[in-house]
Amino acid sequence: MTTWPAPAKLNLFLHVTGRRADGYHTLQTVFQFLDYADELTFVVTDDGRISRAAPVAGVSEERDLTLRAAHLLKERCGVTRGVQIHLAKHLPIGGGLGGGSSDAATTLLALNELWGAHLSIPELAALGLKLGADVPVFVHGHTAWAEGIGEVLTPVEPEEAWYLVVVPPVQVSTAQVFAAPELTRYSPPLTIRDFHEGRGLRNDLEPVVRSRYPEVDRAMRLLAEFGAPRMSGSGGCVFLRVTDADRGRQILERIPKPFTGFVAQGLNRHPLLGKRGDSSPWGVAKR
Ligand SMILES: C[C@@](CO)(OP(=O)(O)O)[C@H](O)COP(=O)(O)OP(=O)(O)OC[C@H]1O[C@@H](n2ccc(N)nc2=O)[C@H](O)[C@@H]1O
Ligand SMILES: Nc1ncnc2c1ncn2[C@@H]1O[C@H](COP(=O)(O)OP(=O)(O)O)[C@@H](O)[C@H]1O
Repeated sequence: MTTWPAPAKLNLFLHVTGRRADGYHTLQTVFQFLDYADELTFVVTDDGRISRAAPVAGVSEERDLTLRAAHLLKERCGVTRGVQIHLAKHLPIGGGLGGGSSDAATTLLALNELWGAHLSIPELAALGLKLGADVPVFVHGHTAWAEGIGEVLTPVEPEEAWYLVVVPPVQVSTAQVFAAPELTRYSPPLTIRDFHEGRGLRNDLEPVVRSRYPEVDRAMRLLAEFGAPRMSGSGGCVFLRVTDADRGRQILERIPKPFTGFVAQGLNRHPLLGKRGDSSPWGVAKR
């Protein structure tokens, strides 16, 4: 039985640039993967059923993005076989690290192979977008500059730096953050060059989250003693770039309970890239 990784992502910066007619906000962000991941295993069955091998704490069956991704692919491709999905959950839920989206993307990639569904990478990404704005970047598998609501992707190659990620004991409601009246909604657009030259490295969602979730504010203040922390996505996880893994662990030892955390390296390629028959990271899967 093969284990399929579903890595975390960081938003290295995030600007809100506008609002669409449907109420969704347009963003500019850079998604970079981390070598810290959930692990999924899939047992294909002949009975056509899609099920979980075990409950996942905090995620009901109806909401579980692995099951929803499997149903979506099954319907789209008329698959008759089923699957039992086992998720070893390591990533914090609702922390801005994209764990649910990554689980969904890995499920689409894995079942596309295991069920022989033969969808291309762009087709899988389009299917994934129905589940969440962050799913396409995980399907494409390359660290990316993202626009739109996060689905218009351009591959970029930032340094694969080490990060200390601190997890406050909260689950932030993304909907509440985007609905906040005080949110900065019209940041002037940046260019990819601005990003590479270190301009605009802030998260527009951060002030809203810090004012509503004191634990996130405290995590930012704790890390500010060691550098310039940022928040990922809609939070509440915050991260600090560190020189190496040892330095990250040293700082983590000084972060008090109830905060937890981990040290991980940025990755510009998804760990499944190259293991799924597509030599070109941005191209259509070769069959
Ligand atoms: C903010 C980001 C950045 O990576 O990540 P996370 O913190 O979730 O990882 C994402 O864009 C999160 O996208 P997605 O995962 O689709 O958001 P959801 O939780 O489904 O969004 C909940 C609600 O927030 C609002 N929303 C969300 C995304 C967006 N670009 N504009 C919005 O206005 C919408 O009202 C939506 O119904
Ligand atoms: N497999 C899953 N793992 C994590 N969260 C999931 C999963 N399936 C559904 N969800 C739901 O998705 C929401 C967001 O989860 P997650 O992706 O962990 O955080 P974020 O979007 O903040 O990065 C949570 O409310 C959770 O209930």
